[in-house]
Amino acid sequence: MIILENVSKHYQNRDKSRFAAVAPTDLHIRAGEIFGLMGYSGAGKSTLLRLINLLERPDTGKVLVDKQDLTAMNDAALRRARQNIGMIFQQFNLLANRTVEQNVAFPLEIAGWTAEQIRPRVAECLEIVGLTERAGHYPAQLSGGQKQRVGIARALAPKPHVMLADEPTSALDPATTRSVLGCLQDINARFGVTIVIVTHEMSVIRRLCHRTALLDKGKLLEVADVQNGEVLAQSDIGRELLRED
Ligand SMILES: Nc1ncnc2c1ncn2[C@@H]1O[C@H](COP(=O)(O)OP(=O)(O)OP(=O)(O)O)[C@@H](O)[C@H]1O
Repeated sequence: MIILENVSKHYQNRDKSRFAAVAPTDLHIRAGEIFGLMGYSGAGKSTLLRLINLLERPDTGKVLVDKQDLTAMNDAALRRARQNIGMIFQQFNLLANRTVEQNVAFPLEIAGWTAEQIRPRVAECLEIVGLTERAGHYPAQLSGGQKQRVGIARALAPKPHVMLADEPTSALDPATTRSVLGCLQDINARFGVTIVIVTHEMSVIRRLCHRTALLDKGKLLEVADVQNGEVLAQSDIGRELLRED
């Protein structure tokens, strides 16, 4: 479903020297799996995630999603392809002056859906995340967990095959985290959406992910098949994370 071939991304240090936020990386994420990107702060997790939908353009390499080479597309084609890739953010990124249902409708308006198409799809997505009763509320009237559910409903609305989640539960307490992870799990199981999730918490990997990669200093150190009982133990950082867990 997602193939990264030799992708890398460099930024400048203050002294203008360049460093690799993501060193040349190959990664293959299968259709229907929940895949974790794990590592300490600054490891390059968010950058790697944002390379998947080309929010960051790679300096080298190719990004294929659903057999389409995003790196070869012009802007218009890329905008269309991105409708197949939902994104969920740590700080929710909701529009404050729009109600819950208007937030969920937003990507559909951008994609050119008609009002008749939008209404039932928004209702369906709010039902999936359990927020039907809050449709007319504004983000400021919601708890953190409810805000993230709106973020999930918004990402799901255009019926994407892939959802990218950047630390979606880092701003939430443990009980709310469990319920938001349950919501993502439900969406994966019911609709087969491939989910890539960035986290620095081993508990999120354990609860949610089928497989996970471990990154450090821009390098992919190892991949573990969590679903089949594998743990991150091939690298020093992996063993350190396990000890801390
Ligand atoms: N736009 C940017 N310009 C310059 N440097 C950046 C930019 N984005 C990220 N970086 C740097 O690239 C490195 C990797 O950052 P990234 O956010 O991908 O890591 P991360 O593993 O997601 O960490 P965190 O959990 O702290 O978000 C860091 O050193 C960061 O400071």
